[in-house]
Amino acid sequence: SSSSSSENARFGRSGSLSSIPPPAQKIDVNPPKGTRDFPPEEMRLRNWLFHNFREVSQMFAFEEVDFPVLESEALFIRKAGEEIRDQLYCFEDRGNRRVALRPELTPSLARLVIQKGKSLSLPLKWFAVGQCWRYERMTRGRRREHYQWNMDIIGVPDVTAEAELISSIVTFFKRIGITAVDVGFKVSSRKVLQEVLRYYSIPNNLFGKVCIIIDKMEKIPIDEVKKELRSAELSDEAIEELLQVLSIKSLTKLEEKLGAAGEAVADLKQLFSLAEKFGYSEWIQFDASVVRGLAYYTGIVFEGFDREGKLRAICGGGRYDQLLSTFGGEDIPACGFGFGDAVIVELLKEKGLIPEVGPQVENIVCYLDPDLQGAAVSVATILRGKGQSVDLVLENKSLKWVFKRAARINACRLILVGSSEWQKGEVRVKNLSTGEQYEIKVDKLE
Ligand SMILES: OCc1cccc(Br)n1
Repeated sequence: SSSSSSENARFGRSGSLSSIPPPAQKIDVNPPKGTRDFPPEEMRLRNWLFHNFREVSQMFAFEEVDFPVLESEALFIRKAGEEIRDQLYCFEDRGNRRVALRPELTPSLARLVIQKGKSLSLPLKWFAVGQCWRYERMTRGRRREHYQWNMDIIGVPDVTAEAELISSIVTFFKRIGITAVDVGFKVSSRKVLQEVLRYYSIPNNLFGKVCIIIDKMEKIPIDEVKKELRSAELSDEAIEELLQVLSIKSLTKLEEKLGAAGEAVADLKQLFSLAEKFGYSEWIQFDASVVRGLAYYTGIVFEGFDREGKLRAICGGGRYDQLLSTFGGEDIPACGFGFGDAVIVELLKEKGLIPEVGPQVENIVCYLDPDLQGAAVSVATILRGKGQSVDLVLENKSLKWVFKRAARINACRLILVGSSEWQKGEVRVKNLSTGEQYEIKVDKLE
């Protein structure tokens, strides 16, 4: 027949169906919308960042914990109008359970503390680095996942806990070259809000909702904020007074406004005094407008910001003394923060502080003669047994190929297994930074 060659290929000479399938429809090889791959170079930067998270956490004697990425949806259902609730990545699983990809780590931590109950000896100092999710309409093209570093202190009612947390973040910033010139912390307390709302007899159950509305102050027009506050049953007088207090940026003025007797002023004065002792006074400033966007904060709140004002908040946290009881547990005083892995990298890029984190391997081992494949394997295994990293060239490659690979993986030393040396029980070594070459007995390699 005059069928085309490709037709022949498919049906073969005998005309029967051959085993060569048609080319598969190419799948989309990009990761799902809003998510990231971490190829080696990106993974090395992520590992560098997380290593610093962990080093600081351990320096402050915090213990690492983790929880499932998938949680019961109920853990995150709060009725305060939070963005984190509107963007919950939730679904019904095959067992008809309502579940969600965690949007934050704190509720999981609270769940574990309740679960462990009396078996835990307080205070707890726990940290975690975990992937968190949100389902945001891609209209804004923002990410749907990020990794968050959290540190939490459970069981300490005193403001020293918040001061300790801020100190750990300052320590982290210093380690990676960020200074108080680049970044600051706006610090306030939700007790400021509480004292104003109490003065206007606003019921406690509206507190979380009012905080979430106020947190939007920088993001939506002030008239919209007022409208939402009115819908939360605040009188115009209460709204004006609230906005006036929230514009205060000095502790002295706050004290003049609220008096010295209230907890808000006392807590903040103690925090600023402790900041002196920790040595980070230049990093923090009082700003009554900071409320943070999570409903469960009850006291001190803080957020790290870039002083050039180009980026979103770098990190944020605060005290949440009543979170456990929202899950039916006994309340235990607690505070913590979340620190995402994205904004900090944008800041490091801005400041030219992205570290050189190239690949690094101590040895590359190759064989020049196909019969010496086994010899090369044994040399690589001996070196690995001595705790050395070895890139074993797995096929018989030209020296040109080996040198090219050695440069790409930034190998320190080339070990050549050649027949004349091997007969003497030796290998040839080339130091790839100095060029020095020598032959050595295999058992003398170190
Ligand atoms: O910061 C809010 C948030 C939560 C989950 C995932 C991402 Br991306 N962002």
